[in-house]
Amino acid sequence: MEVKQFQAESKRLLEMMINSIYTQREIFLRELISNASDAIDKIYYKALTDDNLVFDKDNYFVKISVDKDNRTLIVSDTGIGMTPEELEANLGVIAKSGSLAFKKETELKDGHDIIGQFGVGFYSAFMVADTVKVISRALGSDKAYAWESQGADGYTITEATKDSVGTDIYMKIKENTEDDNYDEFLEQYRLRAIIKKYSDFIKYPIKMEMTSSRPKEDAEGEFEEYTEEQTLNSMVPIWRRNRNELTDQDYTNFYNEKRYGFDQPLKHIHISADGAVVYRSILYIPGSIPFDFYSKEYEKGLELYSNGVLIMEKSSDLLPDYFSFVKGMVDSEDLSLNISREMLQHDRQLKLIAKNIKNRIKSTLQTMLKDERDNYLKFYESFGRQLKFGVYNDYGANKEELQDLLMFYSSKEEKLVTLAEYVERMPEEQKYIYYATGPSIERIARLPQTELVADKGYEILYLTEDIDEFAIKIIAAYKEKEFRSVSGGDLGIEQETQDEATEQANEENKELFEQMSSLLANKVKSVRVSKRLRSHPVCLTAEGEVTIEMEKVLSQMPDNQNVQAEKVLEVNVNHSIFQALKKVHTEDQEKFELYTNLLYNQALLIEGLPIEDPVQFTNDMCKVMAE
Ligand SMILES: Nc1ncnc2c1ncn2[C@@H]1O[C@H](COP(=O)(O)OP(=O)(O)OP(=O)(O)O)[C@@H](O)[C@H]1O
Repeated sequence: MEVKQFQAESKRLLEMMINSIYTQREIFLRELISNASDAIDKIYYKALTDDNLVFDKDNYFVKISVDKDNRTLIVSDTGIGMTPEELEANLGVIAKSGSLAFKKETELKDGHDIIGQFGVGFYSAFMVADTVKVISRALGSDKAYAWESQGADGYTITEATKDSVGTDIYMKIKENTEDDNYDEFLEQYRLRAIIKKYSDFIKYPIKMEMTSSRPKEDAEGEFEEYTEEQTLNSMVPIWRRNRNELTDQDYTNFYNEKRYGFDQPLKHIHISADGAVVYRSILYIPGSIPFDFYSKEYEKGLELYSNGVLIMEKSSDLLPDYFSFVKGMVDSEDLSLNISREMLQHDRQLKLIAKNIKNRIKSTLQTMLKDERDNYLKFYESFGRQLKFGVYNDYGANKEELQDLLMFYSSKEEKLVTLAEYVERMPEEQKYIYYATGPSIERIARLPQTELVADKGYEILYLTEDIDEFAIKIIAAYKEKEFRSVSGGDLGIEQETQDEATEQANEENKELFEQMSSLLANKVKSVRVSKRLRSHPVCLTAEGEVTIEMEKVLSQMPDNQNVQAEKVLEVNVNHSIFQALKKVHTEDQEKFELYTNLLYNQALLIEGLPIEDPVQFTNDMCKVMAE
């Protein structure tokens, strides 16, 4: 018998195939099942134009069989089969796709489902098998032929026997090696899992004999093994079904089955797009935070299917980082796959799909915010932080996109409000959107710095998360209203008389403040009269870009660069303590120093900043108490 050689290029290609195209061996089964499905499709398409052919769906299926003793895995189909010429042309020439040719010949227009296009998938069988034997009988022929090969050395084609039309592929599974376990491809449960993973939505049944055990009927406590043929795939994917046929429960079941999450999703979005790019997608907003969501380990992405066949488990290009919490899948016929189907050529279609998806997620969130506030609040509690990161990242490139989805706690409403709601309520004369930062709502509410703005009756946004102020700073202004920290410089609400009084007090006490400043040199940039304090004696504010809250956040970062806010100690000259300070300033220098340090440390404490020398601080307190 003549052993035919693969064409020279094919030989090298085959080696490449076996060793480097695919990263995961298990996909060989996906490729063979896709070929089987294509072969059945071809009969179906032929039947459309050939009156002598009747396509009865019940007669068409794929069957997986295992012969463990002979280490053989068999993939059979009742498809169109191959003539010896086709065996030669399709399996003897790598990168020749009979399926692609079929599509062209029959001039199938959009909507066809044939998967094969590159003419390489079949050879992935050599990743797991030493020998591959294909026995095929073509439609309309009563003869069968066998194509057999052990890889790069070539192949033979001989006559064979086969009772019915179709193709059986026998794979002699490789022996295990120290590093590689091939036995798994002879285990029924492992095979079932691979089929479920990649080929669940192949539209013809994929059958396999499954062995299970059950209690014996006549002998209590004893079990017996039994075998039955099962169909392993779900066939019709939920995303191809009509939205109005599906219940919330159907969507939740799919979410749980696909292991997108084990919780109850908060919202689902079902898209059937037939515009510039045709795709279907089901997206979910999870009901709770995945345990690793805010960690480096979390991988965003959507499952990507091409014609119902899984191509990628996590296609990260389909989701922007700020919507990384979204789970789900996309199926499209329009993707330009690369040869391994593991990657896509980064093409226009994918970008278009990603853009559409992003817009749909955004509009869904906006609608939720408008019509289902409680649901939105639940979402925001879990993933609001991610949106804020989204605003901040990439130098604010996405702030316009996201700012209307943000919420912050309002001092007046005592609940989360949007920026639009805040601005809507602003009295006409209010210049800025005010905010205050701190570790908790309660702590912020008691901050001395909020006094003036609160007295004025203005609403203050309380920022409690480390990312908040960074996000606000990058937004800078909302509907032309700038943001202003209550601890920042100009609050825009000083009245003229007050300004004059402050100037005067600064002037009168110039020497006192200068002395305080030099006592606190390296700690604060200056000491001055406060315009914002009402009942508290002192507070710290910051000048320049870095606020005190930002200094705190940055100091927690792993690459702490010791960024410092330019702090100002503000003193309330209307507070009784200031009179005491004035008195010691003229009478007792030692006490003046003591009071200055105490006041500075108090201001630090209120801000939640650490005191440099707590022992000294308590000693100073004792000194004052013991008087
Ligand atoms: N089970 C089968 N029944 C009938 N023809 C088959 C079968 N398996 C493979 N073929 C033929 O062999 C050709 C080559 O198959 P192969 O899997 O290498 O490539 P493909 O399916 O065309 O493309 P891709 O690399 O995209 O999967 C197919 O195009 C098809 O014509």
